[in-house]
Amino acid sequence: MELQPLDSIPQRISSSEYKSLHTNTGFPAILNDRILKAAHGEEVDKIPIWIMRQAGRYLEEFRNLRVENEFFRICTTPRLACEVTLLPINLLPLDAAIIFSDILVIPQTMGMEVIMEKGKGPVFTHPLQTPEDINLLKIPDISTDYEPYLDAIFLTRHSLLGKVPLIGFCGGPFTLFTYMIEGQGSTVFTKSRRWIYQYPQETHRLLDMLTNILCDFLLAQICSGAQMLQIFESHAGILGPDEFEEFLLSYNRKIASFLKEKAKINPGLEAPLIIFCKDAGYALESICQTEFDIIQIDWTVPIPRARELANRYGKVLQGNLDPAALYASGDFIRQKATKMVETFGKEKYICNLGHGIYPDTDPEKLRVYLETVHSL
Ligand SMILES: Cc1c2[nH]c(c1CCC(=O)O)Cc1[nH]c(c(CCC(=O)O)c1C)Cc1[nH]c(c(CCC(=O)O)c1C)Cc1[nH]c(c(CCC(=O)O)c1C)C2
Repeated sequence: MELQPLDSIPQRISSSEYKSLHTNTGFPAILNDRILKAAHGEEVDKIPIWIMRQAGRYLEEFRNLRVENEFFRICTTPRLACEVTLLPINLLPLDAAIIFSDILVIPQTMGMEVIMEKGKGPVFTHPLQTPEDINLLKIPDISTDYEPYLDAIFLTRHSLLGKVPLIGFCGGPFTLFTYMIEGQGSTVFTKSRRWIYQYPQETHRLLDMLTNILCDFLLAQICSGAQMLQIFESHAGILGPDEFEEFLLSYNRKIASFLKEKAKINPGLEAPLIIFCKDAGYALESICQTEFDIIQIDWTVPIPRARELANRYGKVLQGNLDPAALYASGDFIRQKATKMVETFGKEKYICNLGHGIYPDTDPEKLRVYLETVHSL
């Protein structure tokens, strides 16, 4: 697929106009809308499938592009973000594109420095150490700080030429909070868990600040061309049920209500909302009781129970093959995928993995998974 020259694409609406809630028009007509149909609970010709981290390091083309380009430079250069987003769409039979970016761009726009360390992942140079550090954070300016990310969405929606819908995303308030406190990924998250008990008020203050920022950021993504949105609460599994409700779900509820309210006033802003609370199968019923349309589950969640709850609360399910299963033989992947789809049922279902695809996965194994699901 050729990238369109920038001057052939109409101007994205100015950031100040987001507040007046006008969506852009003039995007190419959609050719494959099966994921949007499934999101609305409608019948589909084939099961729609996309893959978390589908534009990542398992693709040689991405690794080659990374040799010359620093990770966050790709995120902040609309042409590069667009090119990377389109890579898997041009190579594999996927039913949606997800904009190339990262959940950590939000702490960056709040003034925190994040460096992508080779072999280690993202590292914050100055994580928050005490509640006083919250005062050093800034509220991002919608008209300047988000510009590259929104331009990337706008350019990509045009460059997709309607081939598949475009998904926007952000990290959930709680997951961003954990990175801002820990400074990097963790297995135990003792610093973040300590904060919620030692400084509950300040933790709420920071989560509230993040929630307001994410509401604006997600709405701006819809205005710029995102057709669906996913919130990644990747660290939901570290909380107990009470803390999950108090420090995680209540804030995501606010985001979903905010976006649904905007869509009620202006139907042009309607975009199905996906929530992924990784390792939080324990809280599946509460998650189903929110205004999110689609519930992504990881592979530890029993599918029959997820289906029962999703049906009870009128939700669509997304998931959930263990990404490690793509290391198995093609035959095994075919069998496993077939059984998985039969258990989910073919309605109100969007296929994906249970977490992001691993960097050393053979793209041909992913192809087996995609083709199997489409053949069912
Ligand atoms: C390809 C990539 C990304 N981020 C990172 C990489 C690898 C970095 C590299 O090229 O060196 C670093 C990168 N960014 C992050 C991590 C995890 C760090 C850690 O906790 O150890 C890494 C290695 C943080 C991050 N970033 C993201 C999450 C949520 C999903 C999840 O749980 O995996 C999280 C937790 C979201 C994310 N991140 C990315 C996308 C792009 C769209 C797509 O899916 O194709 C998305 C949606 C892109």
